[in-house]
Amino acid sequence: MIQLDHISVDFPQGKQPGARAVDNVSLHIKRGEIYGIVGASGAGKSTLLRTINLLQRPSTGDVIVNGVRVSELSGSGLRRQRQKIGMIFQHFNLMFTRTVAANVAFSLRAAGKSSADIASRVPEILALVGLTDKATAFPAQLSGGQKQRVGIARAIANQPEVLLCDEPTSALDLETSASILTLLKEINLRLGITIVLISHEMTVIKTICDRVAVMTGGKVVEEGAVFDIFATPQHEFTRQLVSHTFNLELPPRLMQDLRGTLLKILFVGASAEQPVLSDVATRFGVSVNILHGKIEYIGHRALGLLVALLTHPSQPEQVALAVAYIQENTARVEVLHG
Ligand SMILES: Nc1ncnc2c1ncn2[C@@H]1O[C@H](COP(=O)(O)OP(=O)(O)OP(=O)(O)O)[C@@H](O)[C@H]1O
Repeated sequence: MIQLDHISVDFPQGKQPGARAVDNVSLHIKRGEIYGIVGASGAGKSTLLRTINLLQRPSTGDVIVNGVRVSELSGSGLRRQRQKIGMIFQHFNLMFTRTVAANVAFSLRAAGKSSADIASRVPEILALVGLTDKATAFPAQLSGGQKQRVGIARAIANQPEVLLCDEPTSALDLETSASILTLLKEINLRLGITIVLISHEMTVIKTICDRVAVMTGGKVVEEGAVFDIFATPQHEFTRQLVSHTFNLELPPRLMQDLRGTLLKILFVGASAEQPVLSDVATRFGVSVNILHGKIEYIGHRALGLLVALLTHPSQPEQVALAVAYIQENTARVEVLHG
């Protein structure tokens, strides 16, 4: 659906070459998926996203959306193409002197819709985003979540094929973020719109994306199914992002005077449902003391991380056998101590 081929974006400073914000990125986003781009501030996510509707023209490389080589378009061809690509923003970018209904009507009018079409379509879209009762309100009278709903209504008014989301929940509290992400998922499923979403938070990616690209320093360093990226991150930067999400730091007090073998154990899918730890307690007579842990559900699959201390009162070699057993029966084991 969206093909980015060797995209680079440079921002020359006067006659100097300046900074390269996006460095040779190639991605293929499939029709109907929700694709995330994650990375720290300044990684180049916004710049890359904006090349998809040519708000940012790439310095080199090609952007192809649904067979159309967007990077070669200009003038009316580009305007027509942009109607097929909706976009929402972190700070909503609404017209503050117009009502909610007029904000949505504006997009329809810009696309050449008749007054009759606009009159019937606006209430339909407002109902879809849950804002029927706010049609005559002005943006300043709305909460952040409601403002983003107006942004979404405006972006999907012309039934686009693609919706670009630039940090759509970063200005919202946790609960409101969750409701906006649920709405985006609903729109993706009900209307079949392909969504590309950028965020600096892995939690957002985990909640709605099917696949994700990890960006740092203008480059995509890793890409894949969200579950796989969480379960087996390959790049150091991705590992850090994932570990911040799991947040399994032990308090220093617990790390002092540790006796035994401290393990960080990753359970994936079926292994998360097996009683591996109670097995080792019975088979090897070890005590298993769980110090920290979390099970995340990504889609319908479970991903568990546990920090556990294994000890044996008299036969330390039994601990080594227990560790080997755990290694055989779980996705990944890291010995943190001992
Ligand atoms: N119009 C511009 N002119 C010059 N440099 C720019 C411009 N836009 C972005 N940059 C630079 O390009 C780099 C990437 O910026 P970009 O906004 O794409 O990153 P980001 O990952 O989206 O970060 P953030 O989440 O903070 O927006 C940054 O170093 C930024 O300063």
